Amino acid sequence: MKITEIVLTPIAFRDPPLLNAAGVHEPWALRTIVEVHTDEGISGLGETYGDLAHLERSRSVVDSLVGLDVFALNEMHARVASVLGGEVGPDKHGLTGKITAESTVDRVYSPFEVACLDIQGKALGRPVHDLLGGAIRSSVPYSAYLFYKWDGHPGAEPDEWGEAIDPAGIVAQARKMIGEYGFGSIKLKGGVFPPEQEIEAIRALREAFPNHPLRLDPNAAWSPATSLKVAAELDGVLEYLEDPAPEISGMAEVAAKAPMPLATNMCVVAFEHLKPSVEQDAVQVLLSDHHYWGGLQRSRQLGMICQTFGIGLSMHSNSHLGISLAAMTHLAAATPNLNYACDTHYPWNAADEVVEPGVLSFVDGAVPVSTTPGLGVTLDRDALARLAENYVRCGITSRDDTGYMQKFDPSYERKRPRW
Ligand SMILES: O=C([O-])[C@@H](O)[C@@H](O)[C@H](O)[C@@H](O)C(=O)[O-]
Ligand SMILES: [Mg+2]
Repeated sequence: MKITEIVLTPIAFRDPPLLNAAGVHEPWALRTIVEVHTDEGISGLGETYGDLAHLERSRSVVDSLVGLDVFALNEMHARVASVLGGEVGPDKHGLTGKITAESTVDRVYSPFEVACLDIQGKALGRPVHDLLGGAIRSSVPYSAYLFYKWDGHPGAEPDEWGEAIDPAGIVAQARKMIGEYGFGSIKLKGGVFPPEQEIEAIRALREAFPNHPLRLDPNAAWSPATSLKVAAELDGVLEYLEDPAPEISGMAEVAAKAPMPLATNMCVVAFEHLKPSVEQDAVQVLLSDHHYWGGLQRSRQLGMICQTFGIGLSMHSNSHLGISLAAMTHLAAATPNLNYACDTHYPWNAADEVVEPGVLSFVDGAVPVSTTPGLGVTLDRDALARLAENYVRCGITSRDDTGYMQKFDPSYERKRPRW
């Protein structure tokens, strides 16, 4: 079954003013929808980043993939690597850590792999998780991903989530999100306010939700010394502390004395980062993410590597829509050692969905694993056209949380570590 055409559509969807260590989310988040068509009339879907540099890199490999058999995924990876020729996509928004030439290939390759697995599954009459070894769970738990936020974008009406800039606001946000989705774990995005204030927010969450596992992620906003102070304060409260300090060496320094496991989606984001991290025991829980670990099959291999070295496995998320949620759910369903609830930004962006409604749902904080062939999701063509129009109109071509924050606070600087 040969690839005859690949269509890439950049889209923009509404995003609330979520605060993080690099600034604040702009009103529009970007993604690219990937459609792969074949000579047998079966098509597949993928979803990836929408930043212009990534979009252009993705466009640059398309011609080399047309004509390939949809089962020839090793060849597909090799062709992507050959076209990119060692190019490195930098971490422009400052929250993803060090991107390498190898991981640039994995990022570009990922949505094409997902789309081919979607096609393979449809052709075989099997869900994607069957192509990854079969599901070992029938639904995949996700966590409530809380953010400090403004009540709305400056100059616009307040959004449905309201303001959250203190412990009471964070607890109210958790109640709303857990009330709507039923999540059984909570992650707070930190690195926004001085650590003492974020410790207070975690304590308030613990009091309000005594049985929910809690995580805090300041995106490397703290020095190792500050990280160790926070870790001592939150001993017995967090299931893991995510990216407290920058770099593998900083995380290793914290991990040597912290009472809880450390997790990352920043200092180990490429296969070549695994060796130094294991050698220094810098990370005890790795957040996988098929968008940058080279698709679903490579993420399964990453799961095996983690198991081999006794590293726990969780899952990272950026702003995304339903094609990614479907892919994440198939992957998690087929990854036996993924023992933590996965992250998802989905509640923040679900109103602008690009797939047909009724397939993806959250039941008690978990997404039931689809058993229909392929990914199990279908593009909503009207929604795609609307979101593509948003992209053209919104004037944003690359995520820039720092630049957006500086519009309102010109003295704001991106610093890592900040405290
Ligand atoms: O969207 C955000 O603000 C997050 O901070 C995101 O960019 C991170 O990549 C991510 O969620 C994380 O866990 O670090
Ligand atoms: Mg993180």
